[in-house]
Amino acid sequence: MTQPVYDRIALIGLGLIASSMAHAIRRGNLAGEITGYARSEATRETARRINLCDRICDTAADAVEDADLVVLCVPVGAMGPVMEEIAPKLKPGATVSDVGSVKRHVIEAVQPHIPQGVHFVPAHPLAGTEHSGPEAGFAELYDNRWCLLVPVEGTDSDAVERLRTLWEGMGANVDEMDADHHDLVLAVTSHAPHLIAYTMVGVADDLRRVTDSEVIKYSAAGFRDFTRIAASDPTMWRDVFLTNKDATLEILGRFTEELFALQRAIRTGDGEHLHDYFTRTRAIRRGIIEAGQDTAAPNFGRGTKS
Ligand SMILES: NC(=O)c1ccc[n+]([C@@H]2O[C@H](COP(=O)([O-])OP(=O)(O)OC[C@H]3O[C@@H](n4cnc5c(N)ncnc54)[C@H](O)[C@@H]3O)[C@@H](O)[C@H]2O)c1
Ligand SMILES: O=C(O)C(=O)C[C@]1(C(=O)O)C=C[C@@H](O)C=C1
Repeated sequence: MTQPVYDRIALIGLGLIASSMAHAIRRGNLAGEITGYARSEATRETARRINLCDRICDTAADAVEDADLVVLCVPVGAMGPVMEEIAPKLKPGATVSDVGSVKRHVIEAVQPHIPQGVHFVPAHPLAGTEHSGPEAGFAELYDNRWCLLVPVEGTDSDAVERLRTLWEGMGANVDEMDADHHDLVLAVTSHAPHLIAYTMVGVADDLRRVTDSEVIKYSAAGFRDFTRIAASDPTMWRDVFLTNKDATLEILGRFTEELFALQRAIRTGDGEHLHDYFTRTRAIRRGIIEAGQDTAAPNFGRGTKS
């Protein structure tokens, strides 16, 4: 049996990401003990019922006491206040990490509350589903997916390496990235696509009133994929857009320009433009598959809806 990476890990916020971590940590025997805390009594009760952690605490302070690693698994907008609340209870030498989808904002909100002698290593697992809550998690979520570590300058390298070992133990491939670069890359690969999916499903919903239920009844695969993405947690995504404003607006600006160009090509019958464009985008998809990076979650439909 391998040695645990940390004696005690505290998970704060018990949704999809934390519950998947709890399952993966247990699968790999990566912690001596897992404690958990969720804001709502109902979530804590569910977590106890399904035996998600070794101990579910009624306060965040109790959960983090004596923890060697504390992982903030709450929506990005709640990271700062939660960190402020737990700061006085942290053990000297402990590491605080998070799983937020936006990194610059989390660093700015959390770092000022990190006590002297406590390490802070922000992280972001690039894996998820449209489901939320403590019952949505599963041990395989991080298998062969990326987890990006975003340490600020001067962070203790042992603390970073230990967190890397944990994520690798949970099945992830780990890389390091600067926070601003992370936020721009994720605006392209995750944040803008989610906004586009939300918009497309919203448009279809407006249309549904015109065409009765045909949009749902005859929805093709492409639209169904959009509806899966657009079923993602509203609080999480509100916070993502409010906290990664500049990068998302930059990418949406470029998106709008391209959309206008395609719109003009359709209006003017410029088939060559359309064909060239679609040929270029098809090559991107093929490149991803050839590079062996088509790690689309094999887990759609798992867990409970939020
Ligand atoms: N879902 C994904 O696809 C995904 C992927 C990677 C990273 N993330 C990030 O992980 C974090 C958690 O996401 P999730 O999908 O597990 O969400 P979730 O909705 O399943 O769980 C969120 C948890 O945070 C708690 N919470 C909400 N607001 C809070 C507040 N103000 N104070 C304290 N607790 C609060 C909720 O009760 C719940 O226990 C978010 O920061 C998100 O950006 C999500
Ligand atoms: O597969 C999904 O449901 C996701 O949207 C997961 C996804 C993504 O965009 O890839 C969503 C947000 C994250 O911060 C990381 C992963």
